[in-house]
Amino acid sequence: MTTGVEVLSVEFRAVYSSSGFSMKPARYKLSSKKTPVKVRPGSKDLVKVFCRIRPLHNNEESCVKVTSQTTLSLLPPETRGSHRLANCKEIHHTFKYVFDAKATQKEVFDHVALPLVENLIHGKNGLLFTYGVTGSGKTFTMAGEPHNGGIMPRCLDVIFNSISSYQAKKFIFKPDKMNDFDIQSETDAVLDCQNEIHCARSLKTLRKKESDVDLSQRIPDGTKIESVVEDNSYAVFVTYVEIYNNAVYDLLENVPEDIIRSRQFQSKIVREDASHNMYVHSVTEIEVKSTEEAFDAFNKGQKRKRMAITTLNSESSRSHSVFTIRLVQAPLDSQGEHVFQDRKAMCISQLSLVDLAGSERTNRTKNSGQRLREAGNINNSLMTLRTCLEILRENQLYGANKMVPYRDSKMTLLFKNYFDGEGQVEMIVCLNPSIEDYDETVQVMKFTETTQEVQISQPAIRKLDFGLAPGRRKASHIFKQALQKMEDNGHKETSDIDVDIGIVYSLLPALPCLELTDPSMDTLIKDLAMFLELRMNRKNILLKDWHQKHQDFYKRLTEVEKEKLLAEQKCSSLKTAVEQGRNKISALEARLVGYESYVMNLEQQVEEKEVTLVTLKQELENQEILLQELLEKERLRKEYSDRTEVDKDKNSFFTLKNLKEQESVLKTQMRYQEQKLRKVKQILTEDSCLSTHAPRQSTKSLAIICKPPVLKTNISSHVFSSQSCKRGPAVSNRRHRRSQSAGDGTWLEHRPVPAIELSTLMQPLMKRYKSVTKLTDVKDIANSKTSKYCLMTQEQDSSGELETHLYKADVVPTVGGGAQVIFNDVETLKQQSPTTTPSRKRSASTSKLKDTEAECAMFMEGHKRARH
Ligand SMILES: Nc1ncnc2c1ncn2[C@@H]1O[C@H](COP(=O)(O)OP(=O)(O)OP(=O)(O)O)[C@@H](O)[C@H]1O
Repeated sequence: MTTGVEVLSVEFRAVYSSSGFSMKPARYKLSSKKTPVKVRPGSKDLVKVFCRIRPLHNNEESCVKVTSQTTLSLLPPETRGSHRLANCKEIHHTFKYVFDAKATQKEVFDHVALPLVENLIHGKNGLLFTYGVTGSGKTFTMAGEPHNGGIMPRCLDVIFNSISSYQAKKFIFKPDKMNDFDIQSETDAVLDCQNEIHCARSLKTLRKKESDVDLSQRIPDGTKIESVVEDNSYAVFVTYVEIYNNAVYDLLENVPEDIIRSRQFQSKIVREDASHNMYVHSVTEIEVKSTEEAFDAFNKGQKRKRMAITTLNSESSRSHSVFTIRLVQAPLDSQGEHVFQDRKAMCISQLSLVDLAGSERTNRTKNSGQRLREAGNINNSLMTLRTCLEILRENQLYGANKMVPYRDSKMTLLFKNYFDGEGQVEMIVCLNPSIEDYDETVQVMKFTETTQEVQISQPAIRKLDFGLAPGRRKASHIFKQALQKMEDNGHKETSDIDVDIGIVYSLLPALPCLELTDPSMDTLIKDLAMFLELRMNRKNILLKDWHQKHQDFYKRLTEVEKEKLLAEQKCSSLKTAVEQGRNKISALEARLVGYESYVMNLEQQVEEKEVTLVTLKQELENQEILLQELLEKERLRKEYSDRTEVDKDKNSFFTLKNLKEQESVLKTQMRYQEQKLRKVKQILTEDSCLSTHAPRQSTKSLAIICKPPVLKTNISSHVFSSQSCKRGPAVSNRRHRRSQSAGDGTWLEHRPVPAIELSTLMQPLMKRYKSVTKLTDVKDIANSKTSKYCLMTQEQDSSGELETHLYKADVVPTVGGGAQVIFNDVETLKQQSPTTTPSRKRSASTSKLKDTEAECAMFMEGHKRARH
């Protein structure tokens, strides 16, 4: 389909001098015959002069004061003789812009060189040179340092940033050695490429040696110019020459090693090309495809450039160096694929970056010999430049027609075209603010004043219509992509698809050559009418299509508008949702903060608990240790008790044995006591027999019969009984010691129950005695004083009479500190009622005897216990 076509034209700019002297075509090769040329004189611009002040060295005094962004003052040093003569006022100067010592390389580039690069891409020429006293920072500003690039590397960066996607293949544009370019076919370009690779291999070693600069430190400038014509193809070429002692040398020329070492380069001549442009004849022009390649070439030239150590600069340029970037651009053909093979369509623009050598005063530099000659030449060429500019200004200001002496110096000759109006001219004046440089700085200022007044014509813009539509590159790209997609989707016959992208946008082929030589040539008029009719038809179709497209577009626009409204609504609802979401998030965040603090508290608590746990564990361990110790003790105790038990058993065995022995002893004693008791019994029995006839007597006991106070009858009889009746009246003799109860030792009288008062005549005799009711303390009996023991018991006999028994015993101390009580006597005091029958008395006395035995036994037992 070839509908929907819009006719557009390609815009080109051509540079023409409009100074009024002569009109000369610049780099655009335009056919004056076929293509009508419309000349529009361009406007005039003053040379833009910038000023950059370099930083001072330590403790140096400054003679420059920056007063604003565009002005500065020169302060005359009072000590200088020259100023005592001159008027010692401050000198004020105005510039396009003043960069103080703190200004960065980037700032300088953006202000000064970036517009020139933009112009270059848009097809305009430019000249930028640095001017100043030696050591004022010209080379620093132009080239910079590897890590802090100056204007030149930044220009290259910006150019390649902008055109890298639209670069032509290498050698498509080929320098013709006469300051112009040819457009080669792709095949020729490929052949040249192979040639170059072959040459490069042989020169590899040499090149490496010459340009082994470390580019790793380089920080590229990222600026990109957007207004690049996409439908053009671009190629960048660089040249680097120096003007030394008024001779031009090619710094990029491939020359043998010995020539490089001896520095005997062949100088070049400056010539004028067919378009009256000045150029260095047969200069090496390198096509570069990246900043790195261009920088490589620059560094190669920089190494060859003549530099020297002088008093004022350790790396002083002894020559003017000119680094030229030429940008060649040509439109793509109608298919948007290859370069349009027409030299007329080609546009060549160039940017010359000139680092002038510094002006020098020989009395300051103390140069001599070669350096002096160099300085002389430098100063001469600068002087010529100054003269040229002065005359130019004069011609412009006063309408004079003086000849500008460009040819006096190679440098001015080379820049002639610029000053004649071939492009924009800019200058950076570098200043060393040191007071030492004051005099030279004043001279520099005078030169800048002149330069600022020189006007340079700006090239006119012209349009050339090659019938090529814009967007070819994109269309071709899209078409290729579509083909690729089709191939990917399995379409095999894609090579047959032939779409003429150009036709889509063009109206019709160009008007045929219709020359009306004879007014009667009707056929020609008919042909012309037919051609115009066709065009009209075509136009109508296109108009119809346009209307259709317009309607479609309007419809689409309405839809888009609706979609936009919907989208806006959606957007606002989304915004609300987002707002809500945000609120929710902030609430959640607040909660989160709360939880976090809570968690922190918990963590703190956990930490504390952990500390407590550790303490408790410690305590537990201690307790366990204690428990272990206790268990151990318990075990030992048990072990000990077991042993004790065994010992006890052993002891009990022995005790039993002892007891048995004691028992046998006691049994013996008992037998003895029994015998005694039997005797007492016998006596008692005899007494009872006697009682009926005579008072009873006993050898060991005395029975006193008397009337007990509690008896029922008042009749009482006293019966005296003694162990031996043979003792006679001892009973009534008070002085007579009665029985054994009257001993010399102290008696222990033992009365278990409170005794009933005996109202008998005969009373037991105990001179010294101690009375106890209970025998609990062994000390009562086992002491040194007590030698006798008397146990008193009172009871009623079977006949109801009171019977008082006194069991007497000797207390014998034992070895172990105790005492042995040996009963040896019993006294019975008995009160008898005269009314009681003898049988009953006898039975009572018999039972009494038995009781006495038992009691004796019992008390003996008690004594045993007490003793034990
Ligand atoms: N703006 C600046 N910032 C920091 N250093 C600077 C600046 N300008 C110049 N310099 C330093 O001053 C010294 C001299 O600078 P440079 O070589 O560029 O001077 P020049 O004008 O080119 O001298 P000549 O004319 O002799 O070649 C160099 O060491 C350079 O690094």
